Amino acid sequence: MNIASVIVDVPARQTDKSFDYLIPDEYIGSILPGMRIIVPFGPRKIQGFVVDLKDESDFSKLKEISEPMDLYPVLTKELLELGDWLAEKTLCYKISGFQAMLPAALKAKYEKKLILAENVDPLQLSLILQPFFIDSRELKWDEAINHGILSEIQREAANKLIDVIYEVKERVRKKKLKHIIPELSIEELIIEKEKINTRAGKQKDVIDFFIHRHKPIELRTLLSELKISSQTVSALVEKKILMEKELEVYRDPYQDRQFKQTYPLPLTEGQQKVIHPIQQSILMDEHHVFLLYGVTGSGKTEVYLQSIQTVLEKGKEAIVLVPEISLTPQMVHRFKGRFGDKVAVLHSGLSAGEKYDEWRKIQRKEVSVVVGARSAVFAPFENIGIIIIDEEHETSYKQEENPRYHARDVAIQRAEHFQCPVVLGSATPSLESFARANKKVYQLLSLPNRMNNQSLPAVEIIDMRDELRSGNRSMFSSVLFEKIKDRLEKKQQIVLFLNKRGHSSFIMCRDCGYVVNCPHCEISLTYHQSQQKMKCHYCGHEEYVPKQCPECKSEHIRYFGTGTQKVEEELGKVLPEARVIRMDVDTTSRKGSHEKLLDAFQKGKADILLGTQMIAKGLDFPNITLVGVLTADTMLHLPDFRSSEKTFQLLTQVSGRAGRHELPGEVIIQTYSPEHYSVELAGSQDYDQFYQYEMMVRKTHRYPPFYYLSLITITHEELMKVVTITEKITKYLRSKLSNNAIVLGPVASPIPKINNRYRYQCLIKYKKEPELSNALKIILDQYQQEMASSGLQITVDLNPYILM
Ligand SMILES: Nc1ncnc2c1ncn2[C@@H]1O[C@H](COP(=O)(O)OP(=O)(O)OP(=O)(O)O)[C@@H](O)[C@H]1O
Ligand SMILES: [Zn+2]
Ligand SMILES: [Zn+2]
Repeated sequence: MNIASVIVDVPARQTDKSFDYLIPDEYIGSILPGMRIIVPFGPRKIQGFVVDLKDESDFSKLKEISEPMDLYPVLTKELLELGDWLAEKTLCYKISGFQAMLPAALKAKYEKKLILAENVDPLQLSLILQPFFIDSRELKWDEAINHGILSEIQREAANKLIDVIYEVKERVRKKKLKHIIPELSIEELIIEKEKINTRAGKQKDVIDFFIHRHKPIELRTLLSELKISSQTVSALVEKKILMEKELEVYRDPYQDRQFKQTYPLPLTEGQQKVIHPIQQSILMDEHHVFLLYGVTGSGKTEVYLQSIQTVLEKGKEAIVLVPEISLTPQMVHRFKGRFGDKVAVLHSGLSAGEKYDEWRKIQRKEVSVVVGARSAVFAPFENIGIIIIDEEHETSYKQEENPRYHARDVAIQRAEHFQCPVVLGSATPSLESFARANKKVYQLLSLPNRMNNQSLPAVEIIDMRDELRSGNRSMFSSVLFEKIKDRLEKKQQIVLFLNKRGHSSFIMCRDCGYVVNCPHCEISLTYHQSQQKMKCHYCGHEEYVPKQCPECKSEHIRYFGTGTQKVEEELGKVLPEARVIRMDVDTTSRKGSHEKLLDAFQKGKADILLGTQMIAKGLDFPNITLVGVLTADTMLHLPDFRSSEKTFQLLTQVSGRAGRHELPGEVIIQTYSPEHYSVELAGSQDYDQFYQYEMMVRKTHRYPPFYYLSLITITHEELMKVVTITEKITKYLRSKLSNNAIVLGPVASPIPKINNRYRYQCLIKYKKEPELSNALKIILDQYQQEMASSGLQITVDLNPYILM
C-alpha cells in the first residue's frame, strides 16, 4: 500500500476528485486514511486528506507526499464516507464536506508540537526517542520530521506516552482586554458580507467569522486566528459592522465549576411509555427514527437523560444536539449534572482552542456524551448508540453555507450506519417530521401532558386594533398592563417577549391588521422603498402600495416594527417601580452575560424579563406566572412559506415558559391578526389542528412536505448578465425535468440587489426528479469558468430555509 488517494484543499469542480500520490518509504505504514497531509500541487504545496490507500494507480508518474500533518486520522472511515454522502446530497465539494466536520483549530495553521503525556517519564520512551525528550517535555513537529522519527513517535503515541498538540496562542490573563463585537445581526452580516468588494477578501473572512460565532472575541485572538492585520478590523469598525470594546476575559465557562450530581427520577407512566421503544431500539441495535412529540414541560429532557444512560451502560456513545440559542447554562447543567466528566460541550461561545480541546476529548474517547449545536453532529465517535435532536423544528439545524446540510439528515445517515436510534424531540414538531411520523416513516411517541398533569397556561389573545380604536396608543394593551401590575404586587415574575425577527419590510394596516398578500403565492408582498412598490419574491407579481387600506379604507397603512430598547423605555415611564432585565443581542454580547442575567432573574433580582427569541426556549423558572407577547405578528408576514409555522412554534414555546411548577401560568398574546390561524391555534395550544390546517395550505400551494424545494441564486454586478444567465438556467432545467416539476423564475430575489450586485433566483418545486442533481451539476460545471473569472456567483440549495 504505497499509494494514497488524496482530496486536495482546492475547492473547485476540476479538483473535486481524488489524486494519487506516492507514499515515501519512510512514511509507509504511518500514513493512514483520514489523515491530513501536505502534497505538492502544481507549483504549490497544499493540504489534503488521505481517503484511501492502494497498490496501483492508473497514472504512471506520481508525485510524492511531502509530509503528514497528523499522528492519528482526524476523520474516521465512517466520516470519510459521510463526506462523500454530503457532497452528493448537498452538491458541495468533498473538501468542504471534510472541513465542515473538523474544529476550526484543525483548519487554521497552528504551531504543532509533540509533548510527553502527563506523568510520563522520558525514560519510558523507546531508546531512539529518549534523547529528544530528556531536556524538554516537548518537541517541535518539524524537528521530528527532520529527524525521521515519525513512525517511532506514532508507536509511542499509540501507547499513550506522547501526544500531539496544536498550540493556539495563549490568552493573557489580564482583567480587561480589547474585544471586537459584531454590531449587526447574523442576517445583516450576511448582507454586509456580500457588499464587500471581492478584493477585500480579508474583510469577508472577518464577517464570515462573526456569522459563525456571533459573540465578542478578543482582538488579538481574532487577528491571529484569521491571520489579518488590525487595519482590516478597523475598516469594519469604521463601517459600523463591528465595534471595539474593553472587556473582561473569561476562560472556559465550565472550568472549575462543580455540577451537582443528579440521579434518574422515577419516570411517570407517560415517560415510561415513550422511553420503552427507545431503549428497546438501543438494546437491539436497531435503527429507528423516533419523533418525541411532548408539550412544553412534559419531561422530554428526563427521557433523553435516561435513554443516554442505557446507551452508556452498553458502552456506547451519545450525541445530543440543541439549538445554539437554547444551549443555555441550564441545559448544560442538566447533562453535566447527570453524567459529569463524561460530557463534552461544543458551542460557539468557546474559542477555537477550547473547542479543539473538547473535540480532542471526543476523539480520544475520554468522553462518551457530546452536547452541542449543529456541527456537533459530526462528533468523531466510533460507537454511537443514540443521536438526540432537541427542538428538532429549529431552522438553525440547517447550515446556510457550503455544505448546506441539515443536521437531521446527517444524524439519520450516521445512525443508520451505527444501527442506533435517532430521537427528534419537540413540543411543536416541524411539519416535515410530523408528516413523516404520520406516514410511519418515523415512529411517533407522545407526551401529551405536563409533569404532574399541571395544566398548560391559559392563553388570552388581545386584538390590538381594538386597543387603538379605544384610544390606547401604547404598546401594552390594558389587559396586559393590569396583569403586569397585579404580578408586581404579588411579587411573581413576568416574561415579556418581543418578536424581533422579521423586519419592517411588510405593510400592514394599523386599524384592521390587513396585510397585502400575493394573489398567487399566499405570502406577504415585500415593500421596496425605492420604487414605492410591493413585490412577490416567489413569482414576481408586483403592485403599488395602497394609499388606503383596501379592507377598511383607513389611511394608517404602513410599515411595522419596534425594538426591545423602546419597550424598556416605555416600561420605565408607565411602571417605574418594576425592575427589568433586558435580554437581547446588545445585552448578551459579552461572554457569560447571558448566564449572569438569567441567574439574576432566577434569584428574584428583577420582576420582568424582557427579551427576544433568546428567551423563548428552555427556561424553567418556578416563579414565572405571566408571559406577555407584545407583537405576535412580526414574523407572520415574512416572504417565507414557513412563516405561519414559525409563528405558531414560537408562540407555543414562549407560552410554555409560564406556570411550569406549582403556580399556574397565564399568557397574553397581543396581535393585529387575531383571526390568523397560527395565532388563534397557538392561543388554544392546539398543535394537531394547526398541523391539519397548515398541511392543507402547503398542499394547495405545493410546498414541503408535499413538494421538495431547490433554490438557485445567481448574482453579478450586471443586471443583464444575471437575468440572461438565470433565464438560461431556468430554461435548461425546464427542458431537463419532468412535466411534474414546477420551475419558477427567473425572478428577482427577495433582496434584489446588494451593493450593486443584482440577485435573481429560480425556485424548483418537485416530487421526484432523479435528473435534477445531475442537471444542477452540469449547470455549475458550465459556469465554473465565469464564476472564477468574472465574479459571477451561483449558489444551489437543495433544501432552502432562507429564501432571501
Ligand atoms: N419523572 C419526573 N419526576 C419528577 N419531575 C420530573 C420528572 N421528569 C421531569 N421532571 C421535571 O419536570 C420539569 C419539566 O421537565 P423538562 O424540562 O424535562 O420538560 P421538557 O419537555 O424538556 O420541557 P420544554 O420542552 O418546555 O423545555 C423539570 O423541572 C423536570 O426536572
Ligand atoms: Zn384596514
Ligand atoms: Zn407570487
